[in-house]
Amino acid sequence: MIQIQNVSFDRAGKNILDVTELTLEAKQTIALIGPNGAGKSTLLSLMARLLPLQTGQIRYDYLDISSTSSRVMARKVGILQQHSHFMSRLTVQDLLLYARYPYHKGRPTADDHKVVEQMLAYFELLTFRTTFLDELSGGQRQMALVAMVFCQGTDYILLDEPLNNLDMYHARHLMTTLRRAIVDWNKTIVVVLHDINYASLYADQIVALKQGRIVFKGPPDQVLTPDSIKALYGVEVDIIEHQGKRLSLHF
Ligand SMILES: Nc1ncnc2c1ncn2[C@@H]1O[C@H](COP(=O)(O)OP(=O)(O)OP(=O)(O)O)[C@@H](O)[C@H]1O
Repeated sequence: MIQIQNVSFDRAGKNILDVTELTLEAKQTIALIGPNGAGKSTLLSLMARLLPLQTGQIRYDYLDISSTSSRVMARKVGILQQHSHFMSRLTVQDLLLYARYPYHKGRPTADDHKVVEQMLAYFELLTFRTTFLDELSGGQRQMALVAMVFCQGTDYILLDEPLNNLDMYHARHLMTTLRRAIVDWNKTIVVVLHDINYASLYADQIVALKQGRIVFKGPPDQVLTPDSIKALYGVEVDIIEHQGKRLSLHF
């Protein structure tokens, strides 16, 4: 379970995030949605301790991030940021092995190699194992970066717009794989999504942010309505039901 309490964050003298209370159940996919500039990346960065907390508390199970060592945090929470830069002359398998550093400290064991093999297969990257990152397409690199975060072996995974650059097949494959990971490995995944239909189809819970505040939270079929979407994005939508799922039409 993730518990966020009284987390407020100012930048350049301006308040950009103010979350009084947010509890996220474990072993779920939680989609963080909201318009550009709403504070989604800021919240994720605070949750991964990439930005220092200015107020409040964030806890993963019994761990308070303010008092947890980096060694323990590195095994508890993994994040893929929106703009991740890695040495381009690194092969895909080396990138994945690098993500195991919190375990092997520079001396990979058979277990580390086993996890890398597992993730190469899970994310359909076996054919790219010896390809350098700068020889991959944008979408292939994105999949490799997501696989890298999974290699870290953390219970909690935070992904900021992972569908960037992905074509229809890979976007669907990634979202399906995230859902499988919850069942197969008990992961809890918080994912920033701009496509509200992916959020509706694949998330257990939706958390909507606007101007740094949570405006609604709940299961997609309860919270995604024409009114809530209009209030969030200022866009008129129709909601249609297809095979028991809610889809929004906004063209
Ligand atoms: N380094 C910074 N200095 C000052 N303000 C910043 C900085 N980074 C972000 N902001 C501001 O903080 C607010 C929240 O930004 P954030 O990136 O968290 O939003 P977001 O919801 O992730 O947006 P997007 O969907 O466009 O990625 C925005 O108003 C943004 O302009």
